[in-house]
Amino acid sequence: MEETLLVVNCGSSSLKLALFDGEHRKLASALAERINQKDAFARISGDQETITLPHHASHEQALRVLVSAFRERQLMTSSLSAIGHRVVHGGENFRQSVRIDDGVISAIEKCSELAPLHNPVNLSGIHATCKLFPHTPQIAVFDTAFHQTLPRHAFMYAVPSVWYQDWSVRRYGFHGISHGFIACEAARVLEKPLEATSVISAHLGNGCSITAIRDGASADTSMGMTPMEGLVMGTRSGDIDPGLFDYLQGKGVNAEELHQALNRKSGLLGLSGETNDMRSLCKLAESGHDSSRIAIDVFCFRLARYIGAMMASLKELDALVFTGGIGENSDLVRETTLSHLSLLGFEVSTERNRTHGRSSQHRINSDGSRFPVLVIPTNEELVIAREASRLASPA
Ligand SMILES: Nc1ncnc2c1ncn2[C@@H]1O[C@H](COP(=O)(O)OP(=O)(O)O)[C@@H](O)[C@H]1O
Ligand SMILES: CC(=O)OP(=O)(O)O
Ligand SMILES: [Mg+2]
Repeated sequence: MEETLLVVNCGSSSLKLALFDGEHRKLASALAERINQKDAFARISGDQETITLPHHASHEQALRVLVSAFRERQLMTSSLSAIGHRVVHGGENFRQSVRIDDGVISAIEKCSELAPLHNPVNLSGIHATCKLFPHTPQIAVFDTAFHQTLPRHAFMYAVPSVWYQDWSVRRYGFHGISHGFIACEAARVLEKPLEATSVISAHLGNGCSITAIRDGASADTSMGMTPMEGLVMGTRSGDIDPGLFDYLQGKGVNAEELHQALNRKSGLLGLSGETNDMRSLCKLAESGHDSSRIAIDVFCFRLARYIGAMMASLKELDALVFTGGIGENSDLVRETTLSHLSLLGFEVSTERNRTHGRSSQHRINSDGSRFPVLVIPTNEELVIAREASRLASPA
């Protein structure tokens, strides 16, 4: 039977759409970037033409434009058998992917306050496709699900325990679709069974997180109750001293202003004063722009500290893996990060690090490195397509 699957991945600054056939081969994909910014644009892969989106285009507007573009180009000819959505926060409700119904939508809405940059845009993707394709099964695949194996000592915060009992205050972890995929890919590259594979996976996109994967399962991760904790990100601060809240309140900054500043005006954007886009920052730093250099340095140092911290959850380490838009593309970030880790025995090969993208070579460590360091492209869309297909088919 002919099967076409649509995958919708609404990220904080991007919308990725992909079409797959029944064998999970990608038929087409499209990417809209700079969503909600004045210069939003989109591209269909393999097509030179840039599709201009309305100023400050929302995820829903971008989705409508791209679905029409797929149709005009005859890329979407058969009807869809399922639509899979990436949903960032599933709280403790969702340990696995589910078929979307009204109950699932309201459970995702309830988690919105914990992931304000993500769940609302994930929901607008769901609402948009429900309107466009009302008879097609819709599946939610959660970023939190892979981290359900976190041990208690990794997911509990050292706060009054009643906060956990009454309000579910705990670390959930995110980017699980990507970290889970990286665990499988690393096992394949290293030629080991997944259950015997232990890696540190650094997912560096607009949001960034790192996970210790022990014997194929998540054992520790840098993001917490919300996707704000941990690494420096595009516009998010990552870890800060909670003492800052009181101090800034004393300066007249209210809770909403603080929330906006830490979510949307911090990270690479806050430090550089220019942009949250690592590609642009690298160019600015190269041209001598000092605060862009500082932003890159803080980003890499925090990441290096976390790589060290993740070692505490592992008995052995088969590889450190870089992935996500920055991890896959920025040799500068990888090299600067690894330069802090020589005491742990990590050593980069400058040549392999610069050229890996031009070959199918994943390895970027030098021959003398104590641990392998790999660059592996993530593929959240493929994971979502597999899940959508599995859940849409009758058992
Ligand atoms: N060649 C490159 N060099 C440095 N950074 C890059 C490069 N290509 C992409 N990036 C960065 O990757 C980030 C986006 O990653 P991505 O995984 O696509 O984001 P999202 O979290 O929105 O899905 C941006 O900061 C972008 O600048
Ligand atoms: C969870 C998260 O930060 O996602 P993204 O990288 O899409 O912003
Ligand atoms: Mg992403």
